[in-house]
Parts: sequence; C-alpha cells; structure tokens
Amino acid sequence: MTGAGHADGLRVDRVRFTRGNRLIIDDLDCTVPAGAVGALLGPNGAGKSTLLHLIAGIERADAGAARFGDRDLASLRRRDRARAIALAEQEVTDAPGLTVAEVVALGRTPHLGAFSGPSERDRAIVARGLEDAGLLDLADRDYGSLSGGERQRVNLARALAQEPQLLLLDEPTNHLDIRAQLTMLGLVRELARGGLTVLAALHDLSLAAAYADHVVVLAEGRVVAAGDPHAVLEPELIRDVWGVEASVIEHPATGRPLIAYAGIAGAPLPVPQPVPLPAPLPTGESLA
Ligand SMILES: Nc1ncnc2c1ncn2[C@@H]1O[C@H](COP(=O)(O)OP(=O)(O)OP(=O)(O)O)[C@@H](O)[C@H]1O
Repeated sequence: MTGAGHADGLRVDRVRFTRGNRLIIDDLDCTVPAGAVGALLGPNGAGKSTLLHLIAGIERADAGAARFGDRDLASLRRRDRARAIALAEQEVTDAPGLTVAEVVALGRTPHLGAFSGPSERDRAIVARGLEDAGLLDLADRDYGSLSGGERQRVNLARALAQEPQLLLLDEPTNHLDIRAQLTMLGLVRELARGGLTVLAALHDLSLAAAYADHVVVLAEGRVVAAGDPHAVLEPELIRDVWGVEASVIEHPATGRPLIAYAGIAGAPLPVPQPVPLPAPLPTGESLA
C-alpha cells in the first residue's frame, strides 16, 4: 500500500476550526509518518474527533491544510478521498436493516462503477475484512442487533473494505473486552507493517504506548506534545494534561511505557477496605 504520492504520510499544517465563535482547533500542526501507527490522545473535549473529521473531509477547516503525501486532502473529489481515507467511528448510522456483511460491503462503494455491481475481487475484500475482524460467524446477523463491541469490529471491517491508504479510528477499542482490544490493535499494527498509515484516537495511555509508533497529545485544540511514546508519556505531561498523578514504568515483558495511575492531582486513589462477607445461611434455609 505504500507508493508514490503518500510516502511522507499524514501532515496537518496550521489547521484552524471554529464552531460559532468557539475556537475548537487552534493552528494545529501534526504528522504521522507513512506506515506508522499514530495515537491521538487528550482529555474529553480536546478536539480529537473534530481533528479526525477535518482530516477525513467531514468538516472543513477555516484555515490550514491536511496533506497525505503530496495530496491536499480538501482538494480531492469525494470519491477519491473515500478511496484514500477511511474513518471508523463508533456508530454506523446509515445501516438500518442491513446485515453485518452488507454493512462491511458498504466500504466498497467508492470502488464500484456507477452501473456495475460488486466484482469477485470486491466480494473477496469484504470476506477478508469480515475474517480479519473476527466476524465470520456474525456475517448474516442484523447490524442493529449487535452488541457495542461487535459493532465496533464491524466498523473496522467496513473501513478496511475501503482499502484506504490512511485509516482514521475514533476510539476503536471502546466497548471491546481486553482480548478484543489487543486483537484489534494488533491487526492495526499488522496492517501498518503492510504500509497503511493509521491515526487512532485512544483514551488508554498504556495501550497507546504499547501499539503506537508515534503519539500526538491534544489539549484545548492544540498539540501539547508529539513524538515517540517513551519520550512523550512522562508523569509531568500526564499531570499537566489530564490532571492525574501517574508513574510511568517499563513494561517488564515489552519494555514499552506502562502508566500506573496514582489518583487525580490532589486526591490519591482510595485504598479499598476489606468488606466482611455475610454469614453463610444455615443448611436447609433459603433467602426466599
Ligand atoms: N456539534 C457540535 N456543536 C458544538 N460543539 C461541538 C460539537 N461537536 C463537538 N463540539 C465541541 O468541540 C470540542 C471538541 O470536541 P471533540 O468531540 O472533538 O473532542 P474529543 O477530544 O473527541 O472528546 P472526547 O474524548 O470526549 O470524545 C468540545 O468542546 C465539544 O463540546
């Protein structure tokens, strides 16, 4: 998936975005190298989803530009943009009454001809997306009947079916159990090894440090730090940005930063007290 045109990866230059008279994104610069996994971090309301929307072309910046390689993303035609960039959000809203396989197949839309149906190749890509996201057993289920975690995997599979060069993920691990979180981020890493460039908004700092090559930390619409997770995720930054006391230790197995929270600034974590268990009922008695 690497090649001419996007060898430099994603570059956001002085992007500014206001809603009404509120400045949401403030002259923001950031980059994600081609073939890297970038994690977009920051507190609630920092502007992560808005930035992903601006890059994906769902919102239009007041100033500045987002480029992928040598292409200004705002200047791409809608269809070309949809072939280059996929955004997986938490909810697919345009899927009433569709099965899982049909939702994933929507990802092929930018690649279909105006009057032609899906080709064998399109079907194979959808099948691979379903398999990669662990959805083969759910392919015929109504999307609306799925659990939050199952939907999250469908959203990823749909984005992968788009065969993007740049994959944007908005809180992709939300609703997922821990194994599913590791599986999803492992898949994303694997795809990046094949040349895909990824930017994922995440809240779990340790997971971000484990899977991302590059982190971008936002606060109030600005980048406050960016770079290698080891260099960026320091206790001082976590205190300043999130107002949380933390120790950053080295993961004993992987050597990646592991964030151990010690409480919000000024209020240490409570120490749980042992709770006496109720006495067992005498044999033969019941609660009824
Ligand atoms: N449709 C909207 N109308 C008005 N303000 C909005 C709208 N969408 C987002 N905002 C505001 O823009 C700011 C950035 O929101 P955004 O959703 O980008 O933050 P975020 O970092 O993704 O937050 P979270 O971690 O809570 O998902 C917030 O102050 C939010 O209230």
